[in-house]
Amino acid sequence: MSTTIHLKRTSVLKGTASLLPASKSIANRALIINALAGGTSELHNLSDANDTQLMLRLVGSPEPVIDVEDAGTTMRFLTAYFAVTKQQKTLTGTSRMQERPIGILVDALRSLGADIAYTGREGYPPLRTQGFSGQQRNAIRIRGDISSQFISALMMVAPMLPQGLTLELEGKVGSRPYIEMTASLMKHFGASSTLLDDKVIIPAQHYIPAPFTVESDWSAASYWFAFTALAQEATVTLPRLFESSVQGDSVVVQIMDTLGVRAVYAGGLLTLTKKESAASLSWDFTHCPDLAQTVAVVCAAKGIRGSFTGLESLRIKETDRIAALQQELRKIGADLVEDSTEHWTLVPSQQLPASASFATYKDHRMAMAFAPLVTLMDVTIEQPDVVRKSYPNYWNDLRAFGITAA
Ligand SMILES: O=C(O)C1=C[C@@H](OP(=O)(O)O)[C@@H](O)[C@H](O)C1
Ligand SMILES: C=C(OP(=O)(O)O)C(=O)O
Repeated sequence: MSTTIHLKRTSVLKGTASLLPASKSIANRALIINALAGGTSELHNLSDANDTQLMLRLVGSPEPVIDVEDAGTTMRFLTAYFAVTKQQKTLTGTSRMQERPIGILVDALRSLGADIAYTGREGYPPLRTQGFSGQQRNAIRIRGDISSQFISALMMVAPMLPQGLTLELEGKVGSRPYIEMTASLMKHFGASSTLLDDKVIIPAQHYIPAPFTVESDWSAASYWFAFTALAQEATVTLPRLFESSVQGDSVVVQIMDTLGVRAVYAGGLLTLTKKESAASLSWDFTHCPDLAQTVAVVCAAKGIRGSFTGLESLRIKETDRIAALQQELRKIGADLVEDSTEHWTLVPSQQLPASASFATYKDHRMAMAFAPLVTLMDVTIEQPDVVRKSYPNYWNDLRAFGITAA
């Protein structure tokens, strides 16, 4: 794909986002658990997202070097998987992946009995899983404020440990719905767990193979809420989203209700239309960090002042998403002001420019979050291929709404 995509202003949207991708978070859990269960389950509607295609290929790979590219879940879940299944692998990724922390997970696995060595910088990929010397303990303390993926990774391998595992969660626990998603997927494959506020208890047990179908991705759906919020007129239909979902990002329905989107389920489809919006939004993104960029751009363009908390984890994702948002929002006369280490004010734009070109920082969500501005102005997105991480068909879905994207 070329290095930019030009989107021509289109203020009226009517159509169906036909190929909303399946959730990569759910798929990547199903793939790890299926491998631990013997690999015989029929898994349906696996995402075509690169993160999932990587997991599909790498979980059973005979190769000694495992390149997870920029997929956080793939890196964290496979580290625990290869460690506990005693496979000698070197896990590596993009230069950004080598800046994303993994020390908390490695320390936990080492204290359980895993032999893991860093081949570069301590606390960061690349690393090598070198063996497992027998379970050393059945309870560990782990902090929950850096990434919930460390906790999910440990939970999924815990049934395989002869003594089971109790995880004592320390401090603030972010992204909790993803921990609940892990428990729910484990349960589908026959493994029980007890999830308390500050503790997860998982007995030693066997996973049971079972057929499984992955739901559509609510984080991907959030961009269609944004298009609807910003368009002059819109009727957008989204397929295969579960109303009662294991995905925490389904809370987008509630956030976007404030930002001017009515969401109605009928006949298995979710239909989005416009409604009145509020003048301001206060939101804590601790448990839905992947929605922050979508919401920031909608507020910025719609003149809605935002009072945001829970953005801390954004600094260690595909890019420093706070810095990236600040940089790109300024191009439309908006800003994300850091008032303190725990509070941000979204200052909306007074007047949008006629056109702007947005950098994407190797972050799929920067590309997808800024694209809905096309309902108000001409938009250029740089390095548009980044969307392949979670929503490879994104630009084609835009075209299905009559948006010229070239
Ligand atoms: O477990 C998961 O599938 C994920 C957990 C979240 O990460 P953190 O737990 O690092 O916040 C989220 O941002 C990521 O996109 C997917
Ligand atoms: C943060 C994300 O993914 P990961 O951490 O799995 O790379 C994301 O998809 O927004």
